[in-house]
Amino acid sequence: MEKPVLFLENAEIYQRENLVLSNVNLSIQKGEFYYLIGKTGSGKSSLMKTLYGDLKLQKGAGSIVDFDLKKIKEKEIPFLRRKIGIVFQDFKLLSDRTIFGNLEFVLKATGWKDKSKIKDKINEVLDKVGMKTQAYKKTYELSGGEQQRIAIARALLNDPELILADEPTGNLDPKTSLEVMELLNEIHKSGKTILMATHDYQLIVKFKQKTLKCEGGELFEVAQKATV
Ligand SMILES: Nc1ncnc2c1ncn2[C@@H]1O[C@H](COP(=O)(O)OP(=O)(O)OP(=O)(O)O)[C@@H](O)[C@H]1O
Repeated sequence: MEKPVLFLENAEIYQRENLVLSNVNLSIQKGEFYYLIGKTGSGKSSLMKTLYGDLKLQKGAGSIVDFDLKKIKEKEIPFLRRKIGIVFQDFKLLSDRTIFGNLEFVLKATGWKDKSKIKDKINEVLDKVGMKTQAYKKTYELSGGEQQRIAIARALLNDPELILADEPTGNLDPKTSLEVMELLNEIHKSGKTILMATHDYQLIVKFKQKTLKCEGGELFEVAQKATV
């Protein structure tokens, strides 16, 4: 079997000195899609933050896209983030720039220099999320769903091996949530590995995927019909 894209063994997830999740064992292979569910405060975001290097893995073992989460140094975290795409509930776009400017900013920050390659890449990811014609709009001119499409395009810029989405539909109405989920589903079908934290039962029912649940300080896999 191939090495998992994401692996945790007997991991403990902390917020400062508070233990949020213990005995976390998780193995996600290339091409898999997992939901991460659980009540408010159960530890979903803390787990996600540990995976993208925002919280330190203090105990247990863990690796993500070939980075050892236990040994990773502060200065290596930007390199880890180039290999994963992160999508947040609140989009986190730069409001003083156009869509093109937002995406260009990320490419330049990750070492891209050639102007025409930058332009081609931006067009490619905008095309994937159905926003190619909107590149010169400012982010505040977009609806929530459109902003999330841009955030997803941004996550795709460096061809990530894994996408971590933390409540990507949390700020969207039900119809727009479905559209964004359809997009994530297409991206998954194109071969990407996705871990998505969500409260959205509608989506879990409609787009059935493997599901992990945070509850009682632990993480476990649940049957498809689990309730949030
Ligand atoms: N910055 C922080 N400092 C200390 N404790 C925190 C911090 N952020 C979260 N916590 C605590 O860690 C626990 C897990 O919170 P977390 O945000 O991971 O839950 P969640 O499942 O993502 O919740 P939600 O669904 O509301 O986003 C909670 O008890 C919370 O109070």
